[in-house]
Amino acid sequence: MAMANLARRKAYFLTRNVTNSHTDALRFSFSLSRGFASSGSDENDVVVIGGGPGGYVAAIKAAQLGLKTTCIEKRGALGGTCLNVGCIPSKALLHSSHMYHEAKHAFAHHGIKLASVEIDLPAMLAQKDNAVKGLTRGIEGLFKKNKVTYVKGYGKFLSPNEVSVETIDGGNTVVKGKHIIVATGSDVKSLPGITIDEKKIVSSTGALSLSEVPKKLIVIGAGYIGLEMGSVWGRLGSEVTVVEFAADIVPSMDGEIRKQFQRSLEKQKMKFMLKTKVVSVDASGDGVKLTVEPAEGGDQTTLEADVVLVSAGRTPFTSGLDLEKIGVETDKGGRILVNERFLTNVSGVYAIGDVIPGPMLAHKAEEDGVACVEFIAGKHGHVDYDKVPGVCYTHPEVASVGKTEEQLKKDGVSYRVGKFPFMANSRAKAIDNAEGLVKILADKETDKILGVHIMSPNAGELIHEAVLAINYDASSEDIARVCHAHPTMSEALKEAAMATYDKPIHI
Ligand SMILES: Cc1cc2nc3c(=O)[nH]c(=O)nc-3n(C[C@H](O)[C@H](O)[C@H](O)COP(=O)(O)OP(=O)(O)OC[C@H]3O[C@@H](n4cnc5c(N)ncnc54)[C@H](O)[C@@H]3O)c2cc1C
Ligand SMILES: NC(=O)c1ccc[n+]([C@@H]2O[C@H](COP(=O)([O-])OP(=O)(O)OC[C@H]3O[C@@H](n4cnc5c(N)ncnc54)[C@H](O)[C@@H]3O)[C@@H](O)[C@H]2O)c1
Repeated sequence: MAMANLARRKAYFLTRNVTNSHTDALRFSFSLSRGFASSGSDENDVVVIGGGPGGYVAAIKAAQLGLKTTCIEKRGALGGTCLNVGCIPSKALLHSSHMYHEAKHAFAHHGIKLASVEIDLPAMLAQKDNAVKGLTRGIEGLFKKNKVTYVKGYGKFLSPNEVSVETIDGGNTVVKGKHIIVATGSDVKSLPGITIDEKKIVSSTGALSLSEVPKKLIVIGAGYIGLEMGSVWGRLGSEVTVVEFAADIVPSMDGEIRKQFQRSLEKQKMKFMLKTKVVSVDASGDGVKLTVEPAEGGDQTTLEADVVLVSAGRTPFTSGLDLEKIGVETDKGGRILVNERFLTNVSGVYAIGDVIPGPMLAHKAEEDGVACVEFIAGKHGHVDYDKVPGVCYTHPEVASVGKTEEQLKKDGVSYRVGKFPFMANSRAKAIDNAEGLVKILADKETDKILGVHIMSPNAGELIHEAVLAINYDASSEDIARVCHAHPTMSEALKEAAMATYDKPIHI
């Protein structure tokens, strides 16, 4: 499996002008033996441009491996998109809005009566901002602890081992490094004819800080951001309509799970307009008018909203880096091409995270960062993109790892399916939260697990038993024969595993 992945990653790479990675490692180990880290020169062993989950983790790991390291970050706070305007603030708001929704709609069923439940939006946003502040400062602390030099400013290449930095206090400095890692992440993908003003037409960043709950919210794109942020504002009272170009929501999800997921979101009053494209957006009046038409053409409809969220994907961010100046190759989508060691076509220049091909996820960026500096230090790094879990943090959550049933069919793989509904799980029933299922896909001949998909509250935590199993090439019988504590939601995974190779007990 690892070899197949390696071949896939190699295919991303343009073989023209490739530096021999073996030579690169030899050059590096020679440098190490000369002990350049303590030479007293101002040259770093590793310079990282970008302090997001890819960059800051790479910087800390490099320092832990004894390499003199500097990280350059332009936003004045570490943690990148994920901590500042992504994973963390969105999960804070998902949690707060879920608590409000539960208090309003579920508590009474558990015998808890509240005279009234109100939203204090400024307090909710402040709790999110405090969580972000604490975590970003925490990374600065980790930099100090690990002796990573932190330069606050915008970096651009002068040469393959020199970065000029316009510092945020108005100064300029040049940072030199034997190995430079580009970890500049991604930015929102804009749509033609739609100008994001972060007030009425917002990206995820604006949607994390709306000053009031919009009466009507239109979301463009039924991907992770659209469904998570749509859930937040829907729970707080917005009427949410999601316009999606494709025939399905989250097109990458297992089809069977996706259908149940969509039904669940519709029960929460989220409306979907699938196979629909946005033709124009007019924000000149009080609200926003959106003209849409069927994706294949046809009659146009006008929708009205107070706020429109543009969440139709993200695009690699390399603006102002001067990559062209040093000849770093990118693909048509602007993603930096790297080989299996995260090395670009330019000797000594590497790239990781959202700015290279692969899933745009924080944990994947972190794994890239660790593996990249391990290669730089002459060790072995490893990231298998086929085994990176994905989680949509709605309620219920949807989590998956490995192949979907559609992918196995397309690849002509013979497989078995084992499923178990949370309706038959005692813990889920006890807490009155029994929506969803576990679905396991295993090789028909060998029983090796190929894919696991979970829809349930906390699926994002439950999935890790499956992630571990898939990484250790476990069979469904391996999971089924492991004693699971009772009563837990995890027992549903054991029962689904039993259903895959034999029969479950509780259904
Ligand atoms: C709303 C939202 C929610 C998300 N939720 C999740 C989630 O729950 N789970 C998950 O896994 N992923 C989530 N993601 C995706 C996740 O944020 C990204 O995959 C992750 O941040 C990528 O990390 P990175 O280090 O590659 O890039 P980034 O986090 O984008 O960091 C890059 C950093 O580089 C800096 N930079 C760029 N250019 C320069 C330059 N020239 N000089 C200096 N600094 C520069 C930027 O300021 C930025 O801080 C979410 C994204 C969004 C937008
Ligand atoms: N929980 C998480 O892990 C999480 C949360 C948020 C974001 N992210 C990451 O951030 C990235 C960006 O998220 P996203 O939701 O913007 O992208 P996405 O790629 O997940 O979804 C974008 C959706 O927009 C649709 N679309 C594209 N163009 C359109 C158009 N013109 N009109 C209507 N629909 C259109 C696509 O078909 C797709 O369904 C993703 O790669 C995701 O991995 C992850």
